[in-house]
Amino acid sequence: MAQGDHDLNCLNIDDLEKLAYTRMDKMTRDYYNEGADSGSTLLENLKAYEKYRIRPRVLRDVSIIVTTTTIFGHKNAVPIGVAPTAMQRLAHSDGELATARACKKKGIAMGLSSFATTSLEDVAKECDGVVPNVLQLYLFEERAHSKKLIARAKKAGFKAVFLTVDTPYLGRRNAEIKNQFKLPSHFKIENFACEEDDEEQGADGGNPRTDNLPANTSAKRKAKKGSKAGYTDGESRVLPTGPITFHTHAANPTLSWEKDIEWLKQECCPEMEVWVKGIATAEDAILALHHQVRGIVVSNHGGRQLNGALATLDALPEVVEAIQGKIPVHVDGGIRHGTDVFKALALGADFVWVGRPALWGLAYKGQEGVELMLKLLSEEFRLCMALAGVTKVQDIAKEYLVKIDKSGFVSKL
Ligand SMILES: Cc1cc2nc3c(=O)[nH]c(=O)nc-3n(C[C@H](O)[C@H](O)[C@H](O)COP(=O)(O)O)c2cc1C
Ligand SMILES: CC(C)CC(=O)C(=O)O
Repeated sequence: MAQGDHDLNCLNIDDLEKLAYTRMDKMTRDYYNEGADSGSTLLENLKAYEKYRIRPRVLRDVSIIVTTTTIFGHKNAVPIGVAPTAMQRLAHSDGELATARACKKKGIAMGLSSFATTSLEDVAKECDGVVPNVLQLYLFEERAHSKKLIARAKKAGFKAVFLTVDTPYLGRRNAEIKNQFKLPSHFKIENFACEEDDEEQGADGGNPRTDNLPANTSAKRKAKKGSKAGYTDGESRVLPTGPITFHTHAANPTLSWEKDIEWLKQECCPEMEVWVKGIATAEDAILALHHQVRGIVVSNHGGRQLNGALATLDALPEVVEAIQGKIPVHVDGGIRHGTDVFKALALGADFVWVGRPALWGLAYKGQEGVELMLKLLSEEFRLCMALAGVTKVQDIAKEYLVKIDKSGFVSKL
């Protein structure tokens, strides 16, 4: 029920999460919401934001606040994008199309998962060049599929490829295993649907997740006509050449800086920038610079991969220091408030991405729900800037933050 400009049922992202909870079936809800193992990194991503407090400055004429920033040559309404998340039609029948429409309307960049339930061409058509699209790439061991996908993304006008680098294996997500998670057969992983006409359709999901094991994965994969490939421990390895399912193809334990980043840059350039998503250390940030990627996303996959990994906000400072402003540094994970966006930027991020909140928006009301989510975060961010005494995004800096430890001791950054 709306009053003025507000949806009184949903005044912040916590409300949205609760509203979405009742609108998703258990299998979908668990798949979207859970983290790996005990879920401690998922929780830490959220709690890390509570360790910082804002130092507001006053008497600064904050009558005009400019929240815009530039990304891939486009003006973005706020330094927030919608992170790539797989299989959005599970949340709402319009799935990624609804997300694309909301992003276009709100002037927000959108990341599209390789494992979307809408094709990249349809999403690009919907965004119509108004907002930049980013293709999240799971670079498969069998490069032929990825090569085709990259060529299609170039043609469709995607601005960048975010290579996900934190998934050499898929994290262990216990609820997903318990629920025998599977993409219902009326949905398809649309980016690969055309490639599977001559193969047995592998819509999933696939599951059960018995093939998601770090050792001898090849033996567990349902490869039909796999070719052998060398494996470091001397085993021979069968490429997952059967139907494309996320359980068989998303994870790629063979990825490496030398072999794959250079190849990917050649495939993408000059039309699309190559970024890496899933950096969490200064060492890897330096390697990213060395390999001349165009940007990095500090991410732990929303706590869905290595449980026990550092919260992304805690990993951010060392990455920012290593990068020294040479390429953009983005961050995702646990962003639920406008003040979180402010804190991430104050710690040196150029931009943030939100994952689950967009899925909750979709589950709540499709396109309208994603718009609502973006509106809530944008308004909160604008108000935070104003109350902190900052009028331009570029002026958000670490002098606006202090860190507070468990005993309440406050330290300057
Ligand atoms: C249900 C779900 C599916 C996801 N699918 C992908 C994906 O296909 N590719 C990818 O790189 N990251 C994927 N992610 C990770 C997000 O891109 C992002 O890193 C994460 O959601 C950020 O954390 P947040 O949900 O706390 O905002 C997924 C996350 C969720 C919750
Ligand atoms: C296709 C999947 C691997 C999507 C994903 O990244 C996730 O569920 O976290």
